[in-house]
Amino acid sequence: MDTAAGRRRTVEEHRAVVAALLAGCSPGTEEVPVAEAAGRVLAEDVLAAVPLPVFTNSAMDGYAARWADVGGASAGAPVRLPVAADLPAGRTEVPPLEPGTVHRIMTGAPLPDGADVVVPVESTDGGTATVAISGAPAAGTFLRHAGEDLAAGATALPAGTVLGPAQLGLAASVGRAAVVVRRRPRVLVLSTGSELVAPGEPLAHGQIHESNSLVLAAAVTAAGGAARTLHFVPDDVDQFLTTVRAELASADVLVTSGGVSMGAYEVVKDALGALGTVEFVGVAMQPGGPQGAGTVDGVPVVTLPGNPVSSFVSFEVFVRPALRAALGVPGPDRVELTARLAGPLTSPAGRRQYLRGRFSSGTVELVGGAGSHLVAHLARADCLVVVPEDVTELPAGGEVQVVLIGGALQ
Ligand SMILES: Nc1nc2c(c(=O)[nH]1)N[C@H]1C(S)=C(S)[C@@H](COP(=O)(O)OP(=O)(O)OC[C@H]3O[C@@H](n4cnc5c(N)ncnc54)[C@H](O)[C@@H]3O)O[C@H]1N2
Ligand code: MOO
Repeated sequence: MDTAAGRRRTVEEHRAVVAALLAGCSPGTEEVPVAEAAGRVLAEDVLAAVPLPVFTNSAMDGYAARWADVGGASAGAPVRLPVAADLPAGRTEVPPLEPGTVHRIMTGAPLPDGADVVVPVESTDGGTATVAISGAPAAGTFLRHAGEDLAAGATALPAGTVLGPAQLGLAASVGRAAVVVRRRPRVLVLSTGSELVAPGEPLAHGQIHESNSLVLAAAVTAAGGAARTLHFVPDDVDQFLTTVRAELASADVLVTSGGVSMGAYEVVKDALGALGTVEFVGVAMQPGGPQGAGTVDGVPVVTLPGNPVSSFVSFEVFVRPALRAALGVPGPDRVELTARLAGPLTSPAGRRQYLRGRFSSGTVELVGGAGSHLVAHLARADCLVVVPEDVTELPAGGEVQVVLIGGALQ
């Protein structure tokens, strides 16, 4: 379990190993319709082909006016003016505003030349031939100026942007129907263990439902990869290697769970360790002590421990940031915050502990204990509580770092 130097690797050392291993795993770029680009990582700078707003327009339904004509209006002394034009949103021919007239205008309609204020309909009698204006806002009010959000030619979205809803909306707003994104690294997910039975199948005593591959595949997808799960790989070392090698021909990364500890039947360790290109080490963390990394036939391989919480935490700490960095995301790490502990905790000396918690208003409450089999508690957590290697106990109210991981209950 230890490195050649006879000690455990630090979390940072193993993170660096996995990051270096996966650095080249992003297989180029592709163009996709914006409508299908949610969650993808931009591989180009998207420039604004048009300014935003595209033209100066009205922020309110009302009347486009010259402030010189309407600025003196009040409830006691309304100003009555002819309505010279009607401007619904979408009107493309907009007559200029002559002095002494107003244009009825709807939100989003282009402002006519000559207008410098929009009087909301609520400050008028709503007339269509003539209108009585009983109050005017300050000059320049309720105008949305061309380019005030983004200038034409400016970078709307830099390469490396993860395309969430708002970013997709911006790409569409500047006129893009398609964007060039990083291709998703193809991640082969493989779980081993003779006790594992597919969900939905009955369990004999000693069997459990296989869950790690679902967790890891979903985590790969969320990180920006394309997951493919390999089910029920044979436990026999030779068959295992033959199967894995055949599948690796169409993968950019292999992530395994299980079969890496000290047991008598550790197929991952036995099969991959014998190749001499995958190193199995102990990392000074809990959960997630037994780790492995290397290559098989030139394909990067990361072997995660089988305990379900260990497998999840190891993916979060090592694989997710490496995958996101490989995709060119500038901030590949999760958001980390300082929080106050709702209750006391203890932690093993010499290992960084990643407990599970729920974070709210600056306070974190632990969810369950340290056991790496506590999957129900994991599913209720929305953060990892990081206890440094040299800290063995912390009081209620003590400060800890928490890593926000999302979660079903958020
Ligand atoms: N003598 C020692 N025993 C163990 C050590 C050790 O240092 N010395 N380390 C412990 C730690 S820490 C971990 S983590 C595990 C890692 O073991 P493996 O990676 O070999 O995992 P397995 O033995 O295959 O499984 C462990 C546990 O997790 C369950 N499991 C495995 N795969 C799945 C899956 N796909 N879906 C759901 N559950 C899964 C499995 O049934 C076991 O209960 O070793 C400790 N032992
Ligand atoms: O280090 Mo293991 O990953 O706790 O269960």
